[in-house]
Amino acid sequence: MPHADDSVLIETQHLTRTFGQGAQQVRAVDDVSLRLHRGEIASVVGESGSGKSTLARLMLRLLQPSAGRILFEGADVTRQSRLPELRRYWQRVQAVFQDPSASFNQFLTVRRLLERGLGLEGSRLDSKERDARVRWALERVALNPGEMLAKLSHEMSGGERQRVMIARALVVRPLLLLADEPTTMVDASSRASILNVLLDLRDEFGMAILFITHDVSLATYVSDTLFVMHDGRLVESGGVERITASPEHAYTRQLFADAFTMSERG
Ligand SMILES: Nc1ncnc2c1ncn2[C@@H]1O[C@H](COP(=O)(O)OP(=O)(O)OP(=O)(O)O)[C@@H](O)[C@H]1O
Repeated sequence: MPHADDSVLIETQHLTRTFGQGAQQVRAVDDVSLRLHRGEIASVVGESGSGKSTLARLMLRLLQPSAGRILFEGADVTRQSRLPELRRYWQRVQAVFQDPSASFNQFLTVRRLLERGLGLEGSRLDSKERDARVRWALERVALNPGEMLAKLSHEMSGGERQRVMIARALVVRPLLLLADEPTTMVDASSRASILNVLLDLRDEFGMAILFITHDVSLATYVSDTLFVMHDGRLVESGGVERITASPEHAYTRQLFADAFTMSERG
């Protein structure tokens, strides 16, 4: 079964984003139409510069498209630009990025950081409910709240910071998590456990996850669905089994062949 639920959560229609003018113009994302369903785990794969991060930033509404639309739960969110609307969107769509230290406020304890992450919702919860939600999120990423709540950024390891940033994204119980290379900064065993934590969350509350990665083996291991990008275009999409068994596009075949050769070399 390609996804847990048939309803479409987010859809992009002919999404396009250019940078620059004239001969210098780059079509970072070029006419990309894709669908992600509730509880579905998908990966956008492609080499460096293929437009993956730009697509993620568009879907996160951090960047305005040059053309095309984004529908979330059937509603057009493309032109939403007022902060209250965007905040409501970010209650449902959260992200974790590559480098956790870049998004870490060094003066905030883990408790304050996660309480801030609660945003709008936090103001509706009393302090006991806020505390319970913060502890819940830390436990989800296998951190001990008792040990972590009072810590500052410099008192944690890289792997702990990464997990705290994931907890911060989870604290609002998003419907969609965009994860841009979330495990590049951590060692192999932390990496496997972070991935397993994320996969459990789909089972637990039906969160959909979109991984953004150039790591084809990671993408095939965790995903139901693959979106293959090349030069800003979505060249192939479909179920992992189908794509790994019979990739249709020459670029996809090349991507898999390269990944396979690299893993054989070890
Ligand atoms: N703000 C910007 N201004 C100008 N060009 C940009 C900007 N952001 C991205 N680009 C260009 O758009 C193209 C796609 O970049 P993008 O970062 O989306 O690729 P990517 O697949 O995420 O790469 P990586 O895996 O290296 O992060 C590249 O040619 C890049 O140089």
